[in-house]
Order: sequence, then C-alpha cells, then structure tokens
Amino acid sequence: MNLSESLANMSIQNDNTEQIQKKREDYIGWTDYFMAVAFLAAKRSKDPHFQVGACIVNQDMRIVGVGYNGMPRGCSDDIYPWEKGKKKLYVCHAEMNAILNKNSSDVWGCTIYVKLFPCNECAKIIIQSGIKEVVYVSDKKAKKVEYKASRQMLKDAGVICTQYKPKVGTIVIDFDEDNDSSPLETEKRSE
Ligand SMILES: Nc1ccn([C@H]2C[C@H](O)[C@@H](COP(=O)(O)O)O2)c(=O)n1
Repeated sequence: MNLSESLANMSIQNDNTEQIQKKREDYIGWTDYFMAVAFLAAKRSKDPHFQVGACIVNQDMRIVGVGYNGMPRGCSDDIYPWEKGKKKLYVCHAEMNAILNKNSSDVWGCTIYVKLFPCNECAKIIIQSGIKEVVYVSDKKAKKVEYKASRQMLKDAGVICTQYKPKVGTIVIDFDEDNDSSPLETEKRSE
C-alpha cells in the first residue's frame, strides 16, 4: 500500500463519512510571496514620495533579510529632511537595510526581491555581498545615470536581473478573517 492509499484508509477508518480534503489551490506562489513581503516592508517607510522595500531569500527559500528606506538609527525621521535633493545625503536605501539586517552569516547566492530596480550605490553592495539575483517590479528610474550605471555593474558582475509581473494585482490582508463575529478590537500600540 502506498502513502496516499494508507492515508485514505486511515481517514475512512476514523470516520466513514469523511471526505478526503484536497489542498487549496489559490495560495500565493513563492515569488508573489517574497515580493509581497518587500511591498509590505515598504509600507513602513516614512519617505513621503517614495516607499521602497526589499526582501532577501536564500537558496532554501528562507527569508534572511528585510528592509525599507529610512533614516539611519538615531537620526530622527521627524527632524532629518525628506525633501528631494536633501534626503539623499541621509536616507538608507531598502536594499542596503535588508542586507545589513540579515539574520544569516552572509547573503551569498541569495536573491533580493525589490519594489524598484536598485541604484548604483545599492548595486555595489548587492554585488559585493554575493547576491546572485535581483527580482524587481518597477524600473521607473531607468533613464537616470545612477540606474544606467547600476544596470551595467550588475550585468558585468553576472547578477541576474529580472523584472517581475506579479501573478495577482493585489493581495488583501484581512486582520479580521478568522474572527467569526465581533470585529477585531484595536489596541493602541506605540509605533
Ligand atoms: N533602489 C532604491 C531607490 C530609492 N530608494 C529610496 C531612497 C529614497 O528614500 C527614495 C527615492 O528617492 P529619490 O530617488 O527620489 O531621491 O527611495 C531605495 O530605497 N531603493
């Protein structure tokens, strides 16, 4: 008797009326999942113009780092400037934060999922850290010199860059989905 026959048999013995349940089919795929983590991280950004998120995944499909664009630790995001032209002196990019936030010894051979194609500074860090693949959604800054440079460096360093079109347009997170009756009571937390 093979595994599925013996599992079916066990189910019949436990309850004669029980139907064998098939797995659900509308779960999200790996790439949508990792990209969604990057997009969710971006929601933490305080940048009023551009929110970017990044998620680094190792060869075992484990998330080893997540980051978003923000001011460095200790540099108040209420005081440091968010204006175009000024913020670039201070803001840490999502990719850099994801690499620095890693919970593994290194990110060698990993894939980074990002909302936006990396700039030249992030490309250097991606290459030097051993990341082997960049999966991105938006390429809206492609014409800028920094992004032309990053594309060239990533290409020459053999880092595969793939623009990704998510399989689904939106992913809805409903915090109430397992609550049968009363809506979730919100608890005030400091953020
Ligand atoms: N690959 C990127 C590109 C940009 N960011 C961040 C940095 C800024 O907060 C914002 C864009 O700024 P701008 O280029 O308009 O001066 O997005 C990032 O995290 N990763």
